Amino acid sequence: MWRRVASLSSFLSSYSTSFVAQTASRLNTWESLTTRIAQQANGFIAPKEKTPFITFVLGGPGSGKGTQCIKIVETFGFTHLSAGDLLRREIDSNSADGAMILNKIKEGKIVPSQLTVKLIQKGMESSDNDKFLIDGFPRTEENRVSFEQIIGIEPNVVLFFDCPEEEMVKRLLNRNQGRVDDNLETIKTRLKVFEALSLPVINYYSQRGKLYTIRARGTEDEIFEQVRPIFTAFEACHVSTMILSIHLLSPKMVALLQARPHTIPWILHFHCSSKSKKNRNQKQLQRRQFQHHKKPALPFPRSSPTPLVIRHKPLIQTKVDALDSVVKDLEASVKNGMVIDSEIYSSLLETCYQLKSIDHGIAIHSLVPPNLLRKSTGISSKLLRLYAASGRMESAHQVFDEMSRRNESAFPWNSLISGYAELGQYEDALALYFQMEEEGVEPDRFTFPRVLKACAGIGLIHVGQAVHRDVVRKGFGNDGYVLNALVDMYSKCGDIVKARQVFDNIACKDTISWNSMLTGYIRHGLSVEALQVFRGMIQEGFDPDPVAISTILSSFWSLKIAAQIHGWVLRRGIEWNTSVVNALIAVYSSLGKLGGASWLFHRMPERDVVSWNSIISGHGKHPEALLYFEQMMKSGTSPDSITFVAILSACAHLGSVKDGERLFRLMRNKYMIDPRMEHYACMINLYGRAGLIDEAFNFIVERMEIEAGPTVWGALLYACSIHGNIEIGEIAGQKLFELEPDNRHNFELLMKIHTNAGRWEDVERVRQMMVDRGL
Ligand SMILES: Nc1ncnc2c1ncn2[C@@H]1O[C@H](COP(=O)(O)OP(=O)(O)OP(=O)(O)O)[C@@H](O)[C@H]1O
Ligand SMILES: O=c1ccn([C@@H]2O[C@H](COP(=O)(O)O)[C@@H](O)[C@H]2O)c(=O)[nH]1
Repeated sequence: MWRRVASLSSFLSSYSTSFVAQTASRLNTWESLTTRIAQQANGFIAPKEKTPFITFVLGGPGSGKGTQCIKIVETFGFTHLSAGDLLRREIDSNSADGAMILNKIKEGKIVPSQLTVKLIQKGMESSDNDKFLIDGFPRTEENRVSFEQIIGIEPNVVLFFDCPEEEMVKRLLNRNQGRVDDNLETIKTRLKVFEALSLPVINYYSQRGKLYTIRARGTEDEIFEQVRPIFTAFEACHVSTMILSIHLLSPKMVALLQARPHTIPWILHFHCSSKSKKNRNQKQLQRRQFQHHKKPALPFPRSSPTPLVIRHKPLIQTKVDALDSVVKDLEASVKNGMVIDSEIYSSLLETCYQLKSIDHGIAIHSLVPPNLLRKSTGISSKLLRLYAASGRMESAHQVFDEMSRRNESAFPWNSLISGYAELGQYEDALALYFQMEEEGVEPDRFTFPRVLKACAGIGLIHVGQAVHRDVVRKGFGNDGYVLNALVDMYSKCGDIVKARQVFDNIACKDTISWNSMLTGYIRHGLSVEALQVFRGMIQEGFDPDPVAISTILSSFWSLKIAAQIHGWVLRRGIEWNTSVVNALIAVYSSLGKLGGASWLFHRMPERDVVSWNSIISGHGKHPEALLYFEQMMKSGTSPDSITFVAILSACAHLGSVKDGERLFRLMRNKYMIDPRMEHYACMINLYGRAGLIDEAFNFIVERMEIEAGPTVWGALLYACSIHGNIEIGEIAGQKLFELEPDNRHNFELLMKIHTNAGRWEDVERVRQMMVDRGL
């Protein structure tokens, strides 16, 4: 305890002496509440409770990452965690995942993120060190996000060893360590994977100002001379971190601190993880200094202080865990009679919203004095938004009703409208919008898109037109953000011509504008216009996003267009984007180009459940469907309900009744997927095609847990027509006539059954039923 006061005091002495004294004296009362946060915020803590310093070491295969890591460890005392080594160790330990990992490594592909992150986490937890070199990770954006989600921290430094491809290939072929992946074929895939999946991660960190690029050619020592100054500078600056933290506070925060010094740990906690302009400038300065290999003239903070604490055995927390600790401390402090500043409540509610942590929000709500909640628009608006965003509209509305100054801004109204619109309660959303007008609250640019979403949901074009008039009247007629929502509203309400007019009037179109128009045309079945928009988008220099590309691909079952788009995708270098490849696989499969589909599938660097579903559906009439399904299970990707529709339907086409029955059981028992109507229809098709009409009928009567719908009875009637089962065909037909009285196809099928059996009276009876229904 005493050490904490000392360290906090020394830190504050550079700011204001009286401030220090006040803060130190208040620390006793604030002990439980502030200690953790102060530590988290400034990293200036007892030796064994430090925030870890994380360096990601990236680069192509053979760029020399491992070699340089050894030198960094020797010189700067880091703990080296090579993701590849951790995975290889997992193989050697004969773990359950060993075989799958070995396959991935042999193929040069990426092991599922969760697995790798867990191994890294274990490595970090079992080390007493607080400085880690994580080598060869993250290799994909998904890896990166997984690390952030599971470990809850971002790296401080990212080193990128930039090495020419031919040099890397040469080094790998000479490595001579008996690695299964050091052969030309795997190296080629590894290089492709690096380019397609790892470069985006490197770009990401470059944009975040964390990337240090090392030219990785030359001798090992020459390369290390580029690496050395980076860590030397970070070591020199470590002590100055906290002093800078205070300088990074905004004037508003500084004023708040002077008025209420006890709030400092809170503010540091949240402020340090935000990105102020000053902070960015500071980082830029730091980078420039590194680039010139000089010691920095000014101290600078760690590149991204994280709000987490590592204890003796480092306890790696997620952001939600950190929030949890903070809320618990807050609860204890309130219980002890402490008065908490409204900005703290409001800041915490913001964090709850960002982390989608409604339970913490509810806990904070219970601590806020009702009077403060009513009076403080900041607290009530944020609480209301949190409730609305989590679909708790009753609680949101209650907070709203009790707000004393809810009409001062559109913010609380927007949150409520948004909440209702997201839940599909469009009438409530619109009613609020009109109430807003009645109460004289000015809508803002965020109000209209939410209201227009409700108009689109309800499909009332005249209401949408009235809102459009309001948009113009209130001066938002040129606001691209609002106009994009208008395009979407008109297209969803059926007026695609008006949608186009609005679209043409958007002066600064962005990707959303183009995508709204594109999906509008596709929704209206106007494929030619959709393709024109797609081309226009490219001509105007907008890269259609993977969603737009897959949308357009899936709306054109034309080989020529698929090939053109595929060519464009190749030129843009995004041919291995997972959703793009998935769409290409689906298109090629549906056009009968199974060779092309399989070629893509086998080469894609990373597959998701959609990839597997596409390839299985594509092979729906071929025995390979079952093989793909087995491979999918081995790969560790869990099938979803669409997978089972695809595989059950393949079994039906292949006449594999036993497999179909087995897979239906597997779906329920292993994957806990409740069968939906489509699955039941597949089972009826399975039995029906195999001529097992009684089994199919009994399945409907005895095993279906939901009322059979037209797809199920339709499958049965179809099977009866193939196998000439008059009795059950009649039952299925009668069911279908009730469920789909206008569908002449059902009548025709039943007539066919009777015709084939020479039952002319029945043919006439069914024909008369059609006439009676005006078919
Ligand atoms: N500067 C260098 N010049 C020549 N050879 C080098 C240099 N740096 C490393 N090597 C050699 O190249 C090979 C690959 O290096 P290293 O294993 O460090 O690469 P890596 O980036 O960790 O590779 P991977 O991603 O495949 O694990 C090793 O045999 C190493 O001794
Ligand atoms: O995060 C990771 C790291 C590695 N892999 C797989 O291991 C091999 C070898 O990795 P090296 O870093 O070259 O030792 C790599 O090609 C991947 O197959 C991984 O999947 N995820």
